[in-house]
Amino acid sequence: MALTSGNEELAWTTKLCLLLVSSGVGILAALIIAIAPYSWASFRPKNFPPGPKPIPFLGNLNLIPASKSFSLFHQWTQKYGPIIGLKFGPANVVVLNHWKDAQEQVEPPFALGLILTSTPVNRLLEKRSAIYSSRPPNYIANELICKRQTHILFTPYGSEFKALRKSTQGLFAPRELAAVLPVQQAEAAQTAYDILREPGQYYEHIQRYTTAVILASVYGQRGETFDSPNIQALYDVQNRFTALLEPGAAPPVDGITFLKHIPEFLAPWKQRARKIRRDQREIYFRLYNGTKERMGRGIRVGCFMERLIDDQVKNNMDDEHTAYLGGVFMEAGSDTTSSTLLSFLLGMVENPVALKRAQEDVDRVCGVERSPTLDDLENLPYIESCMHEILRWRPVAAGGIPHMLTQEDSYKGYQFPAGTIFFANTWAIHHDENEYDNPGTFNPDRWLGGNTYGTKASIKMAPNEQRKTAYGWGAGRRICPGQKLAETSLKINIAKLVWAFDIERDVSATSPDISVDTGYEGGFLICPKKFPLKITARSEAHAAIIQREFEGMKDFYARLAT
Ligand code: HEM
Repeated sequence: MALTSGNEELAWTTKLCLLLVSSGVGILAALIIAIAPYSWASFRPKNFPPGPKPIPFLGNLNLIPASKSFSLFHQWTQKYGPIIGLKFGPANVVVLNHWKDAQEQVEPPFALGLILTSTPVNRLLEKRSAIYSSRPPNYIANELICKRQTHILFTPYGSEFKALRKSTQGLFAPRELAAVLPVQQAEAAQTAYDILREPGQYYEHIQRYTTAVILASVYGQRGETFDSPNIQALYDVQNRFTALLEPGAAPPVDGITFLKHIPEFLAPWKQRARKIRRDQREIYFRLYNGTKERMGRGIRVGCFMERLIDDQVKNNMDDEHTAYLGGVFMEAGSDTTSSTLLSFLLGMVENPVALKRAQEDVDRVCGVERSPTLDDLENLPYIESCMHEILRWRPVAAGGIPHMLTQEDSYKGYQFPAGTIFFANTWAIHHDENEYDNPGTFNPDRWLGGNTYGTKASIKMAPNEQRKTAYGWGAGRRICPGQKLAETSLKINIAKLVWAFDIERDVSATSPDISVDTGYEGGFLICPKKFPLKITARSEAHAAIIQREFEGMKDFYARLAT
């Protein structure tokens, strides 16, 4: 009995072991089957541009830092040249580090206006832009948070994108932008006054400015303080959204697609996405419905959203897409412009001679009786140089926003499979030592003396080369539609700030860290960390004028809804 029982026990244990082993083998086999395609796919395609050797499954992901990879790609150009081919898991990725390649490939070498002209060459290039203008899959943005392709920045090329882009283009036409100018001027007057009152809060006052301009122009609403509920709600949800999209915040679901099926209770990133969606829709619909309701009462203030609502049927836009488009303007127009202005303050601290020159520029035109206005901008060449230089020195979307190729293409003997993701590495383009003298230095003087591109004196530009002053606005059919609006905001604020203030290093505090590696927040966009700054009115007279100009705008502010 004992033996029998022992034998039975043995048999049972053996069966259990076999079961365990076989189910272990089963799980392993299932894993291998699930992983094998990714493992294969992580190898480089034929005739792909040079780059580091990929490892199975991850490709080159093991080498890519979670933040500011643009800096590493810039260093890699020494080893691999300007066009680098990488594997992000199974995805094929190409990083373009020279303006000529970026322009040739991602961006057709002609501005959008020229594309619309009808020479055969332009038609050809327009066709090429059509295959380089999609976006890579983004499960978290497109399927968990902004469902139904409502977020233009992430929407792949197709009918939704075209409807969104068409609606956008009408809003940024010159006549429409002219209507926003008084808002930009009035809000810049407040920003100077806010900084005069609370110099220690310069960071928040700049952030308020950019969101307030968008709130007023898109919804006809006032963003009076940084604590205004709409401004706070926007920054809160925007920060959580961009944080979740950072590499490493969630598993790489777009490369390893079976990870999408992890149930929400095991995936904190899915829970975060659901809450972001809830809060994002809450603020976007509150602002959208508020505008509709105001229009229903017969009140119109001439804002973008009124026009979007008027043209909804014509542009084939439902409520969800219209509400999101307004919200995306706030997202896209806030951090980008404020980060650039904050970098400008950092640049001024770094280069006091440039501040003196900028002050001479505005003093020559305005004297001490008044601060610069929009009408002065065309007579302020040094202010213009400061803007070009800041966009070059600290491009906010430093690594570029990815474009996806929708059909196979070839270039310079390289073969790019359909689905290849392209980054135009703005950082590398703007810090190319062959193109710029001391590219790491903030030096607006490089743009003077008719040097349209701020390049080395030895670089001669052929007339048909169509170079641009800055590559931080993106490219082709995805180029930033807000560029003109943003440039005006940059110039009017730069002009008012240097006219009103001395902007200096705060000697009682630690030196500001200008390094992009350590002094900047990374992620989707770069932004200077808050740094010690001494910003004081240049004289009593300047302070009084800033106050008087702010008071003079009160009727204008009162016309906006709170
Ligand atoms: C300094 C300020 C700004 C910078 C540096 C900037 C830069 C960019 C970049 C690099 C892109 C991606 C382009 C591409 O994929 O090729 C982009 C897209 C976009 N920007 Fe801006 N931007 C700024 C301000 C604004 C403003 C003020 C608005 C609107 C109010 C705006 C609206 C948009 C929109 C809607 C897109 C999505 C375009 C698309 O995917 O088709 N941006 N921007």
